[in-house]
This record gives sequence, C-alpha cells and structure tokens, in this order.
Amino acid sequence: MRTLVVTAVPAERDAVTRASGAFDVLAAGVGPAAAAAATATALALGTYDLVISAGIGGGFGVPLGSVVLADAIVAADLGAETPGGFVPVTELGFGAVEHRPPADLVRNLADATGAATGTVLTVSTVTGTAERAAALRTAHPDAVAEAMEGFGVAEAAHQHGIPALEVRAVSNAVGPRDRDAWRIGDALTALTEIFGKIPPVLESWNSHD
Ligand SMILES: O=C(O)c1cccc(C(=O)CC[C@H]2O[C@@H](n3cnc4c(=O)[nH]cnc43)[C@H](O)[C@@H]2O)c1
Repeated sequence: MRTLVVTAVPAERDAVTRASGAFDVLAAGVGPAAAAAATATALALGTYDLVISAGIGGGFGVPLGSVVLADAIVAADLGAETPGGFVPVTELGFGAVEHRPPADLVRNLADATGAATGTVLTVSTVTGTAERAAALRTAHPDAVAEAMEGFGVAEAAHQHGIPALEVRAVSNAVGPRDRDAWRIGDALTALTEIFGKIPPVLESWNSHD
C-alpha cells in the first residue's frame, strides 16, 4: 500500500519522516486550499492508495500532547452567515462539508495507538475566543480537534477516489488565544510516536480488504 502523508509545514513533515520511511510525506502549506492543491497534484501521479492529513491541531477537551484520529473530517466554516445563524454549503445545495475515513481502519488504528477518535474540524481561521469555541462545540458536539488542512486533503482524495485519514497531535486547547500555552514540541514528538505505530496497521488492513 502506498500512502501519501500531507502536512502543512516542514517541522510536521520531519516529525513523520523521523518515525518511518514507509510514507511519502509532503509539506503542502497552511490552510485547506494549499493542502487540496498539493494533494491533488501528488495524487495525479496515480500511485497512492491512501492519503493522511497530519500535523498539530487544537483540541476540544483532550490533553495537550495527545493524538486524535478523525472519524469525520468536517469543513466547519464552509457556508453562509444568515440572520438565523451559520448555514453549511450543503444546505445551500452545493458540494460537501464532510468526508468519512474508512471506519474499520480508524478503529484498528485507535486500538493499536490508543488515540482518541472523533470529528476533526477544518477551519480557515484558528479559533481565538471562548465564544467561537463554544459555537463550534455546539454545532459539532463530537469534535475532538480543529486544524486547517484536513478537509482540503480529504476533498482532493475524494475526487481521486482514494480514502483519507486525518491524524492530529494536540498542541493547544481550542479557545482564547494564548500563544505561550501552545506545546508544539510535545505535539511533534507525539506525531512521531503515533506514525511509528501506523505502518503495521495499514499493512494488515490492506491485506484483509
Ligand atoms: O498565533 C500564533 O502565534 C501562532 C503560532 C504558531 C502557529 C500558529 C498557527 O496558527 C498554526 C496553524 C497550523 O497549525 C495547525 N493548528 C494548530 N493548532 C490549531 C488550532 O487550534 N486551530 C487551527 N489550526 C491549528 C493548523 O492546521 C495549521 O497548519 C499560530
């Protein structure tokens, strides 16, 4: 199985490559557009069976330095503001706001790594207030993390007919901006640890499906 891992920045790419040589790893840039463009370009080669969006992220009620796996990858701010509140593009008759990774693979990975599972939100703006964090929690009660690239990677993968996963190591809590509280080093270490455990799970998933 050939797996492409898409990170935002070189530090995340290096955290993954330190763990294993089993992946092709690409640092695509920050945000869903850069992630989608780079992923689609790489997938056009036609050589990949799986794509993983990976990096650091903000956690909803999960410990800093822990890792979460997406069972749903959701574009949280793709829609329209209306007097009645936010309306996702799907309710306007367009596109998609959610991609679902293969459930059995997510379960196998969670069992092997101890990672928590849940919805991982993709946002174009890092949440920086308690009010916005509360609104996201209300709209997405199953959310465990937010980041900025997963939906772009998953959308590109979907358009190529390839499954996508999202793996986020939690560097900060989603909420009021507190840059000093971010634990980026711990999150990158956690990213390396989990990617060391992923290859055998992918191999056994591949051989059974
Ligand atoms: O505000 C700052 O000073 C600051 C310093 C370092 C990094 C940032 C980022 O915004 C990094 C965005 C980057 O990391 C992912 N990420 C990490 N935590 C979050 C979050 O709570 N919400 C959204 N994205 C997050 C994201 O995927 C980007 O690749 C800011």
